[in-house]
Amino acid sequence: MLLKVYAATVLKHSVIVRKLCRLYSSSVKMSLEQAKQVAAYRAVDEFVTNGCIFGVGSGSTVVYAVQRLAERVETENLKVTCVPTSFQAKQLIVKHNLTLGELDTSPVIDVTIDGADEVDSHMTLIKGGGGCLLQEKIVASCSKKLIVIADYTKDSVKLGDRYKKGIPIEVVPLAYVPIQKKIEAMYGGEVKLRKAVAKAGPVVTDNGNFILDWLFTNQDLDWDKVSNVIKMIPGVVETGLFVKMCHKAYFGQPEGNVVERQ
Ligand SMILES: O=C[C@H](O)[C@H](O)[C@H](O)COP(=O)(O)O
Repeated sequence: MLLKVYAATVLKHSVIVRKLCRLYSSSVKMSLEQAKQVAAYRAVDEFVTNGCIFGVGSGSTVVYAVQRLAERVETENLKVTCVPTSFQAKQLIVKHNLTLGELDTSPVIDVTIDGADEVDSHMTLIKGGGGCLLQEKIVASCSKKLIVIADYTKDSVKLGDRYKKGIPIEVVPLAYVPIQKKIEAMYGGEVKLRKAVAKAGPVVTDNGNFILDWLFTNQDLDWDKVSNVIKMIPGVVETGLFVKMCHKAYFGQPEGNVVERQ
């Protein structure tokens, strides 16, 4: 009898603990989403003006930026031309009935708002966690200003402090093995072929290439130099290192405020 009561009490408590854990993890998720949203809204409100050519970044934080842009276009009757950085970005533009542009007709972009996987204290970025780095870098390079929007978990002192998945590198499929070996020989660490989740085999980018993720060990490298050296390896299309490109970063905080860095 005593044993039964004991077992029932343990069971009851473990159910309560599980419920509390679920509640905690959903509130963390909630505050991350809120943090993304406040950063995105702030950036769109500060940088999007009537008549501007706007570069639309990729990823989950950009979804909020496009949402805010669509609200402003509707309520303020703004004329904004949106140039996408990925298939996802193009879909967002179309879904919100915004004006779709392209680099052929809008080669100079006023401002691009994009997410990042990590931002260091020098405003060097890791991008490409979602596989969209090539078009993002092209659009950023055509932009007068690149503005980053992110939640507080992306704000680092050194690259690799917080983002543990490595630096994405887009490569031509037939060259992926020699590129892996060359990067490992030059800089150490491990270079992994990114595998798809709902497909057998590797991730294939919007441009038909593969993604390598370089799990670097030395956090004190000269990232500008490293990016240029890696880009010179035949078969490398682009790296996810964005050096000296970011004009300003907005980090949404769990409390709902936004920290800005320039
Ligand atoms: O490839 C993806 C892009 O570089 C994203 O901008 C980056 O991964 C950040 O995405 P999110 O806003 O989802 O964290």
